[in-house]
Amino acid sequence: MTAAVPRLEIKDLKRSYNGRPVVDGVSLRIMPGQVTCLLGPSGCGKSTTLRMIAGVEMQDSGTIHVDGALICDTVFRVPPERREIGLMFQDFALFPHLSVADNVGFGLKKGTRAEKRARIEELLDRVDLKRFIDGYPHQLSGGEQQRVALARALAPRPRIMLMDEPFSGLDNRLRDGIRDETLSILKEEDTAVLLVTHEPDEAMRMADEIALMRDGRIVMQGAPYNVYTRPVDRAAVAFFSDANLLRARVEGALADTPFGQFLAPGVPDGTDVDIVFRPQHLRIDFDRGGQGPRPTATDGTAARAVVERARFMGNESLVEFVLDHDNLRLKATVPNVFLPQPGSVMWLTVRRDKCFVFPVTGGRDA
Ligand SMILES: Nc1ncnc2c1ncn2[C@@H]1O[C@H](COP(=O)(O)OP(=O)(O)OP(=O)(O)O)[C@@H](O)[C@H]1O
Repeated sequence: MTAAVPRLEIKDLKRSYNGRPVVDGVSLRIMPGQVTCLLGPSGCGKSTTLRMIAGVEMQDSGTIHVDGALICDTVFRVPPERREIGLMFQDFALFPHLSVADNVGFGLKKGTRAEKRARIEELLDRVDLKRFIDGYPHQLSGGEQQRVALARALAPRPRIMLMDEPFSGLDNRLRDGIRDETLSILKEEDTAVLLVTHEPDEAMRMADEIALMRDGRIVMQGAPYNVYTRPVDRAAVAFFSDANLLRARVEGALADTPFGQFLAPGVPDGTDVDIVFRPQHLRIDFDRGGQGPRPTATDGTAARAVVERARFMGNESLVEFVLDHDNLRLKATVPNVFLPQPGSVMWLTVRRDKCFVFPVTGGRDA
């Protein structure tokens, strides 16, 4: 059996500006029909990676292969227009003086007039804009223009689509629909997609695989569920949601906290660990005559806390607490409406199976 050939494979791409590494050894494989999201904070090197793949920027080292064929290393370089790569950016611009049909057909070089027209009609039909075929961009809404831009990018049947924050210019109501529609068309066309975003929600919604990028490197990669539930470090937890943090010192593979002891297998004595958990994994119990719930093996010990603030967020309520033990602030989210008075005493327990324990490395991890 032969191993499947990735549609796009980049190996150890590096790029520095003025001696500062901006992309520092990025490797990725994307199969046909697969959507990979490059997710990371502003300035981590996502767009630079995309520009190198598109061919508008040269890497200092590393290789790019499409369907197994080399398209770029440090000596050999297929020019951007011959890479069969489609591009969609946030500030996509349709040509204002061209009709919708001519915009979509702009990149179509091969085929007869009739064949080109058929492809334009097919794509406009797919994005549900065939009625505007002879219209002009200024007659369309932002969302409609975005769909024309998608049809234009898809017209030449690119093998790969590179998308850089393509939906961030759209208002929230339009965004979800266009995102889902775009995704299903790209899947139907079997295009490999590399989507750059700094929004975790967008990545979770779109991606088959997420590559989490920080400081020019991919720090973890996998299916959205795995990246969310098995984060590599504290910053990876915090990137997806609010996170609570308990810091404790390890003695005998155990870390002592106001919530009881946590296992820290393999962590040497005297090492500090961060115990990190999301606000939805803090359980709240009412005070019963100065007592909290009994300790259990799954939830450990309850810790006494005072409500500092409670806010209704729509689907859930966010309650902020101060722990009696050490004045640590913790956040809890509760479904629906739960708005206890500030100053109320409550007892908190953490879902131990949802906690992550990371040794404190001393390096930058937030
Ligand atoms: N041509 C350039 N010359 C010098 N520095 C550059 C150049 N292009 C990008 N940079 C720097 O490289 C770093 C990474 O930029 P890049 O645009 O790849 O980040 P990004 O992750 O896409 O960020 P954003 O989400 O804000 O677009 C930034 O610090 C940026 O200032």
